[in-house]
Amino acid sequence: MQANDSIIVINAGSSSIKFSMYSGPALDLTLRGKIENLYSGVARFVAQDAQGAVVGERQWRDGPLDHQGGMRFLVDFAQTHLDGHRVVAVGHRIVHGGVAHSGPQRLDAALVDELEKLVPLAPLHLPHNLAPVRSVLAMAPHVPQIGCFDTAFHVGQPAEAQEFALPARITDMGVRRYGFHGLSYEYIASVLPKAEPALSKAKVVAAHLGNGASMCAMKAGRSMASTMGFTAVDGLPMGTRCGALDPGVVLYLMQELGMDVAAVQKLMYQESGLLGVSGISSDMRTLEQSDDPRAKEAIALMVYRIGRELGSLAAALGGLDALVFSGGIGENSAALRAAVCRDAAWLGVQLDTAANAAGDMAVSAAPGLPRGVRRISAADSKVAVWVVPANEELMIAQHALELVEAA
Ligand SMILES: Nc1ncnc2c1ncn2[C@@H]1O[C@H](COP(=O)(O)OP(=O)(O)O)[C@@H](O)[C@H]1O
Ligand SMILES: CC(=O)OP(=O)(O)O
Ligand SMILES: [Mg+2]
Repeated sequence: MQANDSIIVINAGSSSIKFSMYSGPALDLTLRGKIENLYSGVARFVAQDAQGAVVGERQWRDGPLDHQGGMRFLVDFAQTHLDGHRVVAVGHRIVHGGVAHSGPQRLDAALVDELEKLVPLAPLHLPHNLAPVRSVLAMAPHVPQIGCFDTAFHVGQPAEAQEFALPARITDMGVRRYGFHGLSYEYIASVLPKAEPALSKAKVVAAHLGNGASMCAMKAGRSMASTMGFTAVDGLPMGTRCGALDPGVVLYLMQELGMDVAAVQKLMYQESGLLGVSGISSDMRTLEQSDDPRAKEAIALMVYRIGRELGSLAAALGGLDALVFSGGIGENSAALRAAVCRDAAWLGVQLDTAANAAGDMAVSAAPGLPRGVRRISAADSKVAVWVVPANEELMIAQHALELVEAA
């Protein structure tokens, strides 16, 4: 990597597209941007340069924006900011890698075709992950593209954490628990021992609470269990996804209410979660600002389910040394963190109220730690509580660099 060699990272989530550019051998962040609120309300774009200065802003007030429109805008935007940079690789977050993809890989047309078969397992994400790969293959076929799989971090989980109690012939077809948000957990696992060295071998539960939300039990930085399973609809209630559901409900919806597969999928992925319970919004900020009792009910349900899963994941670990909050909600909502920690007092979790309430600017962690990484538990809390802002993009850039340099 020369000084102006750059890696572009694209992270297409369910409601947002994030992109970043990392330059030079130290992978300095030189440009980053995000379009959020896809499909609902007013989509917003903002981009910042290396110093955090805003270099682009836009809002879409005349109707919802989809991933395709968002990507088209981002390609145009990026092209005007590439001056002097040589793009040596494009790294992508690919939500599902199935059983066969347990590490980052160079993407070509054949691999994209193969991954396309996994779309039914991640219908809200995979089509949007793969579309930009195809576009870059067509526009700049010589530029290496690296796929980093959200499922890869969980591949080494104990067998019982991966298996459903289904007949072996079904399990053998790949119907098993995969777990997601793996790049986010891998990043947390890399940051936490630097933040608090005593936690390097610890039993940690990390909560990635964004529009998609999951929790992961880690021992010494390795995934032991996850709330997400075969698909990213399992586990916690999310922005628009219901999370874990008695499978009998699906049978009832189909048999008794006559819903077809497409209708059930839409219900579970797009009409449930915070949006479905509140009837107001999938956006935590909107719900926190609302006085409507249904908004409070939706937040309370999410808090309750996080608490239930925390107990379950602590059981999988045989104890709990640290709890980590990440993702748009986990990083920003002091109220949600306070409620979760209040309910987890029985596990030995005790919050430092002032540290929790202070924003990421107010609390500076040890030098050398990424911005926003902060400890928010009381000094004598049995369980350490940390906030680690998600940085899937840096993980992707690092993996892309490793592969490009190894080639
Ligand atoms: N200041 C804030 N307070 C509470 N929630 C917030 C705040 N900022 C962002 N969020 C919530 O974070 C969620 C989006 O998380 P994010 O990780 O950005 O999404 P994605 O999964 O699409 O990457 C939304 O519910 C949003 O309301
Ligand atoms: C896997 C998943 O749910 O991702 P996101 O949080 O980007 O929706
Ligand atoms: Mg996300």
